[in-house]
Amino acid sequence: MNEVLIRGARLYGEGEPVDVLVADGVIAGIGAPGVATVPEGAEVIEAAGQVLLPGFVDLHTHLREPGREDTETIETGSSAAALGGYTAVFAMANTDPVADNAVVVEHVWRRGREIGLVDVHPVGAVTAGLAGERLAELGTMAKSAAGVRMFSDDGHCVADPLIMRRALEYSTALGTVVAQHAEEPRLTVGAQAHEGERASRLGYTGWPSSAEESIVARDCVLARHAGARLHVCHVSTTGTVDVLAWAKGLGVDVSAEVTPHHLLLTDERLATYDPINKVNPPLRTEADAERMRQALADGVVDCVATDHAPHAVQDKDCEWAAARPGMLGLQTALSIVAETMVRPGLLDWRGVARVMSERPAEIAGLPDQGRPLAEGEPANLVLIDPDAEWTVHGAELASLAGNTPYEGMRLPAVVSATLLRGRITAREGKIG
Ligand SMILES: NC(=O)N[C@@H](CC(=O)O)C(=O)O
Ligand SMILES: [Zn+2]
Ligand SMILES: [Zn+2]
Repeated sequence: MNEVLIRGARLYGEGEPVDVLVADGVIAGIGAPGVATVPEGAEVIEAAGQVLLPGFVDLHTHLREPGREDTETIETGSSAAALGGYTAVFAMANTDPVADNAVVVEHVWRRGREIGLVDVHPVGAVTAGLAGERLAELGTMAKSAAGVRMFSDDGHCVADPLIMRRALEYSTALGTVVAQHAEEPRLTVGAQAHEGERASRLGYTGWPSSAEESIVARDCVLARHAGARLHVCHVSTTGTVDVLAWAKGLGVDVSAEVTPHHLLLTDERLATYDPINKVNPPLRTEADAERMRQALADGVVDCVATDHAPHAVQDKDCEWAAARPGMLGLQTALSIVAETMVRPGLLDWRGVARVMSERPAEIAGLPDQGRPLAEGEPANLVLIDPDAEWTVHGAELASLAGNTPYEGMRLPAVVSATLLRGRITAREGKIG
């Protein structure tokens, strides 16, 4: 029997330390420290001073398999996820071939299962080939062995309002959710950086906030009329927060995610012309980042999603205009949330559980993730040392790519163990 005893951890970082016994994939017992006898053969994790939370769920990960296995595979991405404290990730559909059919989503799902470090849920494309012209086979993907729960053309916006309307209707009938990459393409032709003073000064074509906000507003209206559920990917502007607050006030069934980089980084970084900072949507202003943090604390923005986007050196270490947008996120997400939200007192650890585990699990409809820390519940867990610090080095991360914008930064909070259905998937920075 696979048993683990976690000794002296604080559940949600609250109250007195407890011992947590994990057996057969579930939390078998929670009690006062030292009272339980250590079962023979059990692995013991000394967790004094540490915080135990439900394992993290990432609604937005790019794993690059199939197609760009030189930058990430399901295996290396799963390792990065486990080391980052994740027990479930949603792998975006912008692979090559595109995950717009049952064969590709089943491959991703099966490969994730074989590796067994994190539950890999494939996201299905909304439109065939991500071309935005006709719907992909949503029903077939939902009913496949992969049991697709989320559809997205991420990387591209579902710009045609009629296609978006139909996608919302079908998806709601299937009990799934559409996640929109909100970017009105007519407003971002040639865009390179957040439209504003800094982009003008540096000579970049601007990427207006309205490109995001206009699509979010339109989609909230479409979702309202269709009685549908909508999820908005990587929100980044104050105006989007206003639109979300308005729509939620009307009772629209909309949820939204923010990335760690939009909580911390701003377009001030553009001055170096280093494409490590190039990302979609672009890094915005200090006022936008401040509003993202506030909205995440308030719940107008529901959760954190990494938008982990590995890229090859030649696609990042080149001139700005030619570089691909995107940055790594899985192994740094917790620390960026600790730095931007926990340290300033915007969220406590229970709040971190809400935005990194419980809400994303609810949005995607995962029954066994983001569950309470209680006896009988599935042992999908993350143990965090809140007082430890570490220095980020891209070359040391588990991803095949190294494009982290946090290179050399010293950050708070370290994942000391991750458990998936009671099995240790990561411990002290190592897999398994
Ligand atoms: N975020 C990014 O800048 N890039 C993503 C696509 C996306 O999330 O839009 C990618 O696939 O590289
Ligand atoms: Zn996107
Ligand atoms: Zn993405």
